[in-house]
Amino acid sequence: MKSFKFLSIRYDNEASKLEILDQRKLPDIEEWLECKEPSDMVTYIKQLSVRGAPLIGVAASMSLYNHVRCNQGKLNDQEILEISNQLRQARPTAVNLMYAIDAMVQVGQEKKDLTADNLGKIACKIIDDEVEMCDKMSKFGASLIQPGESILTHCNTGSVATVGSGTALGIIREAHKQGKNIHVYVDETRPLLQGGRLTTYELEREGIPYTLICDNMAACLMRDGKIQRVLVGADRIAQNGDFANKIGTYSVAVLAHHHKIPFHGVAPMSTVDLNCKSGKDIPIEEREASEVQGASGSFGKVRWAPSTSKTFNPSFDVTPSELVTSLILDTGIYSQQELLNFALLKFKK
Ligand SMILES: CSC[C@@H](O)[C@@H](O)C(=O)COP(=O)(O)O
Repeated sequence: MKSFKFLSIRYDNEASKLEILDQRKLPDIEEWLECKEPSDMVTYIKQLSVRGAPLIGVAASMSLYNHVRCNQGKLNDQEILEISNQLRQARPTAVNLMYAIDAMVQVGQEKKDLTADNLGKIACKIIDDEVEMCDKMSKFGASLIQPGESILTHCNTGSVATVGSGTALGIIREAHKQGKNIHVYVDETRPLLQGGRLTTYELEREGIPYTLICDNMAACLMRDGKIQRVLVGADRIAQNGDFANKIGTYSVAVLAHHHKIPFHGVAPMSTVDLNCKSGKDIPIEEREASEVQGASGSFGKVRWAPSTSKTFNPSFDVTPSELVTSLILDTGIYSQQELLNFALLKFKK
């Protein structure tokens, strides 16, 4: 394993030190949290210090590798599998987490090789693949963007959600790099404000022009012709092209459909779950009431609703494929029918 440093996660190979950037504190405070034990990573994933579908897969696999490496010869296979299960269960919706852990513990292979050396090689490959997939998605997606477009995005899908340039935000970054003179409308993304806190943070760093809006403002912007395209990420894509993404994505898809604006889901292949036939099979995480009763961030924690308020707080929703113009994956741009054909081919193998 080599040392590495991304915007969201870093590893010091000599010191066996794994750290993640605490995304709860962004944009004002850049604080790194050390992951000494896999149980730390489980906590960081649950509390969204580390978040974004591709990133939680990478973070979980690195914490498993580092733990085995630091305890060489002291852990048997059963213990390693138990730890991997705890990591696997940290969050239920983003399939990248399960995909990465399954790759680490070689699910489906009869004979397992759970040595630190081997786990390190697999973690490295997961990271390299994610970086490459971000680049490929960005290039495919940017080819669709017309000069001067204003693009709406929801949640955060950039470098803090991946170990590369991002998914939907990667396309935006690439289109900006290509001089397409784009403008980005950023949904603040209640309740945890990933758009307002994180996407703005990344766009500021990159010098990409943007306007922050509240989630209930997209409709009038669309009606007034101010948005030409919607790009969002995905946490799990089913065989039929339905996909789960941050709560609120479905509303944006309905609005885009009504206003005849192209709407694209963007994700690496590690987000495609061919075991899910449709969106109905995707498990949706529900989170605690306090997130809806108030807000928290680098400004601290505030509550405006009574602490006894009953709330509904699903972290994700499912956008049905009929509302999706195309899915932009690292292997290309797919219509619903093309994705179905692709799924069938994979199943036949
Ligand atoms: C490249 S990130 C794609 C998705 O993971 C992203 O859109 C999203 O919904 C993140 O949700 P979060 O709850 O912040 O992890």
